[in-house]
Amino acid sequence: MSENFTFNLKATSGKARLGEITMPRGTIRTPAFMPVGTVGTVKAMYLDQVKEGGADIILGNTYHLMLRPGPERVARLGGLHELIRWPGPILTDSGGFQVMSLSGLRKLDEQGVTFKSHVDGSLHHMSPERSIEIQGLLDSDIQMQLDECVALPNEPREIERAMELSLRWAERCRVAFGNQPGKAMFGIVQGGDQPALRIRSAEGLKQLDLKGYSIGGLAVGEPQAVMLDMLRITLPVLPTEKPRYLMGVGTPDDMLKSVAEGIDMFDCVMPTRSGRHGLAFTRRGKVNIRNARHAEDMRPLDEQSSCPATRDYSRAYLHHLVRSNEALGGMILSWNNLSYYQELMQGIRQAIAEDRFEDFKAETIEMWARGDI
Ligand SMILES: N#Cc1ccc(CCNc2nc3cc4nc(N)[nH]c(=O)c4cc3[nH]2)cc1
Repeated sequence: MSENFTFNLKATSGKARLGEITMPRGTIRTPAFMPVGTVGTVKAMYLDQVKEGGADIILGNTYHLMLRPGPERVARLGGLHELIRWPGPILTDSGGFQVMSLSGLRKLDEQGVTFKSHVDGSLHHMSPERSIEIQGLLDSDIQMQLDECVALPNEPREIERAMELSLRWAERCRVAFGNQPGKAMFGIVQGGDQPALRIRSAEGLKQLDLKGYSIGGLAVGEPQAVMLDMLRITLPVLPTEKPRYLMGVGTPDDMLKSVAEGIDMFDCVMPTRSGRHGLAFTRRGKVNIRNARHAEDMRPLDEQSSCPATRDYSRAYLHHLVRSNEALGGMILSWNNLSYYQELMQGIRQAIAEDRFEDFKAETIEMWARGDI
């Protein structure tokens, strides 16, 4: 392992990139999918399964962890890795997005955000400096700047205000982060669906000596075409030798098309949240296990899979579990879905290594279009 954070760009296929991030806690193969472990757990999963399924890194959320169990307590307990028994890298989101989407936001100004906890209604303030301090107390390996993500569609002036504030907060986070050789702080590009604002945000972040760049302000309800357009505008501005992370994305289709534009890292609650609601992702597309057609279908989701969740359980049994709201239903489907996401990422990496990514993308999308048999 490296004592520092290094990114090695190994190959390209069109704009798609194959790489490796090396850190003291492990190596991250890119393009990478990061399972979301919001409050220190990838819901309904043992982290051994998450690791065996192919994940090199998981995501945690500053917002949730600052409310419960609290950053100082996590530090007293030895840090997040020790507490949750995940020895590999952890990336933490900074809290801004979750404050907007989950809490009773009370105030947002130059100093930071003041909000009411969605857990117990208690009042909290988070500045850029406090967000970085919390991520440090969690012993997070890749830390996000505090930013403001606005909903789309929105007034260009509002998008500009939030983008400029996020740039100022990025500078404050960069100062607060200081020099931590084995760790990284990523800036977050904002600018909504406004090309000129996206370019200004990316140019501003490039002045800050960052280890990587997140693309924020997307996957907030805009059409996929708008998201992809913003990637085509933003990614050419960013340095090629540093990783790019598209936040909150996404479906397998979103990820394939974003890798094609040059994205290296993804995170999304989709595979685990959908699994808990009875939706299975497979090589042949999505399967809604709640559908009556599965009630007596003794086939597994995919007999060719190496994942026990996908290969060993009948659709009939999964249908029964999901219809009965049994926890095991969500557990098996979360396991299946995360395994499929990692199998897709492995297929993407292999295709880039062999310079046949465009063909892989077309074949995979066509397979989904044929649908489940
Ligand atoms: N199931 C399901 C499901 C639920 C929600 C989503 C959308 C997630 N989108 C999203 N997460 C984000 C996190 C973010 N974090 C930060 N700090 N900044 C962002 O601009 C940002 C933007 C995001 N966009 C996608 C799938």
